[in-house]
Amino acid sequence: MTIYFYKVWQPYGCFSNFSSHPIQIHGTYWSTVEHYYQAQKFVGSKDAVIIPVIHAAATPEEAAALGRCNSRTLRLDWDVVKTQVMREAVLKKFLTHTDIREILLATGDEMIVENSPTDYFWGCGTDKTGNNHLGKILMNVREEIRRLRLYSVITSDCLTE
Ligand SMILES: Nc1nc(O)c(N)c(N[C@@H]2O[C@H](COP(=O)(O)O)[C@@H](O)[C@H]2O)n1
Repeated sequence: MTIYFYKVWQPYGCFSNFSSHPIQIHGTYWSTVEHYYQAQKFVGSKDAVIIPVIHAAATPEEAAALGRCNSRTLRLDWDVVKTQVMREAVLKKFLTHTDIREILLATGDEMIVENSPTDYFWGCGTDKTGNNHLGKILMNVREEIRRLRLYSVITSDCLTE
């Protein structure tokens, strides 16, 4: 059965990038994946001054609003790198937090879909025809963690929080 998620207070809300699961990437601590993702839009752009403002945003909603402001200039390669940026952050989130890692692994091989009514890139959109790239990343991360877990059993290494 397909697993749909969207808002943090709904079932599987921990799969949302807005969930309160901090990550540390490249030496910097980010309150949510959404804070990190929105800030990466401006790395190397003329509007990079907004990065610390996004970093300090009180909520992921605020971070998203800052990152979505149309008057700012995105980095030139954003469309090329955004999926990789998202995958790195989502992988880090599920490697960092044991409780939600177990929730992700417990979904087995079910299809995971971000049930956004508006987003046809990261989600499925209103009519469910969207690309669902966030759902695909979550399924890919699920596989990656299984591989890492198998490797850790073989080498007696362990995944730690
Ligand atoms: N508005 C909104 N509310 C939420 O609760 C969401 N989970 C999302 N979706 C996320 O928005 C991000 C994409 O932002 P851009 O359109 O690229 O600025 C991505 O993290 C989606 O998962 N949106």
